[in-house]
Amino acid sequence: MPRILVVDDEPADLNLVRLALEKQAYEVVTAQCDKEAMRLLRQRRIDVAVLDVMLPDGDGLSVLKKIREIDEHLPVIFVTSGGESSTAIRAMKLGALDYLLKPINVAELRRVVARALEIRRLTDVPVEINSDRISSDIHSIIGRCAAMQEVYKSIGIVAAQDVTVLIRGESGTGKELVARALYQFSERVQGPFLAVNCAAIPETLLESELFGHEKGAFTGADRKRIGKFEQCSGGTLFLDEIGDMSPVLQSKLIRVLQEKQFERVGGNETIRSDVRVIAATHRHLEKMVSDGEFRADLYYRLNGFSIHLPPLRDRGSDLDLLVEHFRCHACGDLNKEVRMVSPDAMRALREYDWPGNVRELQNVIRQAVLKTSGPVLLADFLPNSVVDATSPNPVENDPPLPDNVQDSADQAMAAAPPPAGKSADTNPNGVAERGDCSLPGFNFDSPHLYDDVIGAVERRLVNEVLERTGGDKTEAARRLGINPALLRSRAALDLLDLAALHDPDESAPLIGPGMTMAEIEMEAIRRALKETNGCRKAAARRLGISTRTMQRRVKELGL
Ligand SMILES: Nc1ncnc2c1ncn2[C@@H]1O[C@H](COP(=O)(O)OP(=O)(O)OP(=O)(O)O)[C@@H](O)[C@H]1O
Repeated sequence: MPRILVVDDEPADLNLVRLALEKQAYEVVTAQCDKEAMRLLRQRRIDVAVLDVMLPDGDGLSVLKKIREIDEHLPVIFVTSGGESSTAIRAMKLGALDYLLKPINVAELRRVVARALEIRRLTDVPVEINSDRISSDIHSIIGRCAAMQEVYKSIGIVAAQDVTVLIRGESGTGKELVARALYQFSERVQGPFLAVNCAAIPETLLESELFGHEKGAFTGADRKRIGKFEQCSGGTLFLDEIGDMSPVLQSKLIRVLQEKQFERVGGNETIRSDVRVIAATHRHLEKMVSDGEFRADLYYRLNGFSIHLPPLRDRGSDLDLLVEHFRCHACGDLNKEVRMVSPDAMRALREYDWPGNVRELQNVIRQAVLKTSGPVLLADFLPNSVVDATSPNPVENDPPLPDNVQDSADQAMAAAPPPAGKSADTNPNGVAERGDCSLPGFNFDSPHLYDDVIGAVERRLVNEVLERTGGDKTEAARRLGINPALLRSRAALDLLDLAALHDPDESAPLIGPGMTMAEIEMEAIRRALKETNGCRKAAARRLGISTRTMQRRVKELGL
């Protein structure tokens, strides 16, 4: 829970702020003087400080100086009665984030504190680059495909150079993560880092947000305001969604980038500011330039060094790494023990197009982990949008069956009639071209020939029908003409595959070609019981079956 420090010598104001913030589910610690505030800052992690400008033992500026010695990035919001606003403005120039006038408007307080927490997250949570392994840190950039290697190289080249950088890529590809990495690996890391989303603020407000305004500059401008460019001098400003900035503001921006100077809205004083800009957009700037929507000079200035983030659908097997990364983190966050993703679910995740990119994948995995009751995340727990987009033919993409079963299954499937609604590869005479009935690949001397062939085909067939019913097991069982309970054996089979992969003690082959479904089920139950030290309830949970079914099957199978 974010922790906010509120410092005010007026008990009534202190309480008002405390209550307003506690209602937002923040933890609030309070102090009535500078000395007490410093003690709290040294002892506890504080995310944001809300400080009265005038304290009995110090004014805002001296307090801010002391805070900076303890925590150089702590977002500080000053609270002031009208007469002291010049102190507040000077404090902002020295790096305070914002100031509020008394009497405090609770909605504004909450808005400013929420923004301060966002800045805290952007500046203080380190971004790690993990090209080739899953990281325990959720803020890591994961991925090792060639395009991501290029991204890492670019970050390495440009982070420490004091140049403007443009980060491009579809929504949810990690642009903000890269902006944070650029800041954290830059020479300006001691300086402030502020972020403005140009698409989220109406044009007039955006101008004043970026450049500040003088008192009376427009209706409602009841006091002077310092803009982000002034406030961030010596630091880094992240301008997200820069493609959404209006042409008027684009001109003002190009001047700051070129001349490092600007005027506040409604002001004549020219203000100099040394800010490094990192911009990001998902928009097609070249087209916007040719359509006259984006200034060409700004485009060339920004595009001097650009980093392109590929869409998730072009990152190949990075998807698998990201799935693992998000599964581990969702389990940690939600206190769940989902240990693996089933082959079917993995196939659906690989085939989906991911228009919302990494952000969408992160959300899908989190929701699926939340829904999963056993140790395996099954395709059933994925949203329909993902599963429905999966190709209805799993044959080519299925994960390989164990060892010799693979070839045999292919042969057997080729010999089997095509499932309903799907045509086999046929020649113009309508005669199936694939395979014959000789079933090469099977050992015809095996005492278990029947089980070898049927067992190999059965998984493929059940998979295929489950795909066609969108994971609806009852409907799949009806189409297959079997008892729904039998499908659970198939789930057990998947579990067995996966469990054995993670069980170093189990050296026996996962599914021997001669094993019947009952034997496979028995093996899955045996292993689940072993893993849970014989606890039937926990073993049932792992297998995704009810405890009653587990009791019954243990008895029936004589385990
Ligand atoms: N390569 C990656 N490795 C791990 N997590 C990632 C990666 N890329 C993005 N993420 C995560 O995906 C989410 C979205 O990323 P981010 O906000 O940086 O995207 P964005 O491109 O800035 O999106 P938008 O354009 O919508 O603002 C974040 O939670 C981020 O941590």
